[in-house]
Amino acid sequence: MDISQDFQAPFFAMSRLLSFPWTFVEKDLESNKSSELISDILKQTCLHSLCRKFPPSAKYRKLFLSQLIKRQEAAGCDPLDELYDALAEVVGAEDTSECYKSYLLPGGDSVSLRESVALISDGTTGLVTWEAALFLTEWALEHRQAFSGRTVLELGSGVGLTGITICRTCSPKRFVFSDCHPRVLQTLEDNVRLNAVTQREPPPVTVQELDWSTATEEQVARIEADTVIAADVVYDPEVAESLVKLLNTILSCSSPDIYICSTVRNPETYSGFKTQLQKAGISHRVMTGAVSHVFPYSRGSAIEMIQLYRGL
Ligand SMILES: C[S@@+](CC[C@H](N)C(=O)[O-])C[C@H]1O[C@@H](n2cnc3c(N)ncnc32)[C@H](O)[C@@H]1O
Repeated sequence: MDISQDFQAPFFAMSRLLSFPWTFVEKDLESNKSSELISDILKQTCLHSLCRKFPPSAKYRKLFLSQLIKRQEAAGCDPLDELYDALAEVVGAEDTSECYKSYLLPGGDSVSLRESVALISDGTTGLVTWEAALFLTEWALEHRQAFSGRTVLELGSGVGLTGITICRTCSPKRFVFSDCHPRVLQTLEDNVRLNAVTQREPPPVTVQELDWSTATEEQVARIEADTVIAADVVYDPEVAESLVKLLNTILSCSSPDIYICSTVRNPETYSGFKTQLQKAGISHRVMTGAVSHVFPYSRGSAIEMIQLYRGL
């Protein structure tokens, strides 16, 4: 088993350092008394070409390298020049408010996104990728037929992981990313452009402002969506009201398949959303069935995906 590979996906997604398989490293160093594994891990992370192109934040790389040094020193292995050289490179680097996170897809492709280092910045939650988006992306990778040949509208796209991955892997006819926050829309546009370069036959893509509280029927009808998706958009009872109104309008214009993926942080807020759906005459069914784990994230939180439809 190549343990160094297990460090690559969490490193590029900037997962919590505690979640890395450090015990394996400690055991390997202890028994082999060689820094070979550390060198391999470095090659898969800080010294990898993806890190040169789309680096995780300097602060994160500094902490990551410190963890490697700590293990190496504790095991009494020979110092590894490349480890200290890599640290020297990031030690002087300024802490920034933005960084790159890369999400490795099955088959070796990856999606790299410019994200904020803070969960909330500029008054929005839209500048980072949330777990519901990771889950919805994993679901899409296993249900490509839900998107293939279809016009897909995504509500509250945030930085764009789900949509970009669907465009890369599911052959939609057209993809419409949307959000309401100016900085989120700018970052989204930049991320779409950043990732389009490597696509062989990209579908037509648009990034548009679609505010749930002001969206008009004409605006929605013009998109002619066959499939509508949204991740982590049910977190504020006030916002949920306008979201349900928009979903109602979407269902009145056409009958697209609608999938909403949510992290249930507050059961009251979530059940309030479902009650509002019911009042608007919108039914839902909970999508059951596990999806293959592609991305490294904590599976501890309750994530639920529902499909919406009109009537009983
Ligand atoms: C928690 S983030 C989720 C982002 C992304 N879908 C994800 O899961 O990573 C919620 C997103 O909904 C967007 N949003 C909130 N209120 C909105 C509204 N009234 N109209 C359109 N988008 C909205 C935010 O700008 C933000 O991008």
